[in-house]
Amino acid sequence: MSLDPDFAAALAAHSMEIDEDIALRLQQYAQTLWKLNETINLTRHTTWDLFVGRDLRDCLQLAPLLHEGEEALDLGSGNGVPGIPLAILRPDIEVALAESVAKRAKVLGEIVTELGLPVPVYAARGEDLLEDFRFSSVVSRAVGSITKFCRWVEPNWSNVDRLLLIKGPKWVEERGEARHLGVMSNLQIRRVAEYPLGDDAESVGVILQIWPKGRPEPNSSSPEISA
Ligand SMILES: C[S@@+](CC[C@H](N)C(=O)[O-])C[C@H]1O[C@@H](n2cnc3c(N)ncnc32)[C@H](O)[C@@H]1O
Repeated sequence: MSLDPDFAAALAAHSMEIDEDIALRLQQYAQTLWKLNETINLTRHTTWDLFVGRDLRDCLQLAPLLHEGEEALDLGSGNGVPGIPLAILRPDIEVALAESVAKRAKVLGEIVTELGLPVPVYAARGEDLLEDFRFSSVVSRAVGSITKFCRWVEPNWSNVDRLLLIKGPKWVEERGEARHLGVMSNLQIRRVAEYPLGDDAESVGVILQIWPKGRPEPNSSSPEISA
């Protein structure tokens, strides 16, 4: 398999440099997803530009925040973002996917099998898994508000070190709602990544790290940005 010139062009247009071996695996993921997308609706990002500019951009921001040996759960994996690209970009961490819609979980299983990735897929609500399994990081994109996540994880913080939530520009309102409702009174929050989304000059994506008060902040290699 060789790199699709359109994929290479999209990577260059978004100023992303990726090792060819890894780019080829990401390409295989996108192509497998798009093929399955013909029978079950998994993604609207069916061009290389959207895959790179929307999906890969978030995953490339998330990947360096995890440290070697982490056990990460992608809660609400849907089409596999961020969990599958994360497993490709960081083979030194253990990634699991949780997807509550059984048909989507089945397709995710087909994708990881096709790619030969050691990634378990749970057809389950992610928050239910936290009762029985331990994950150092719960990662997620486009699944629920900060309030929802705080409520989901609240009974099982003993099994989770941190949440890493990929959010768009509305994260400030979400944080306001979560504070107003009091769901963050025992939690700390910090922006560990902030990056332009490319839609317009002001549109930024962020990754929020949330962890319980009284515990040291989980290790993340990002520079200090207060939330
Ligand atoms: C909008 S999609 C986002 C998919 C992907 N994370 C992304 O960023 O493109 C949300 C997915 O999360 C799943 N989902 C919602 N709540 C969930 C939960 N509590 N546990 C597991 N999956 C959940 C939905 O079925 C859906 O497939």
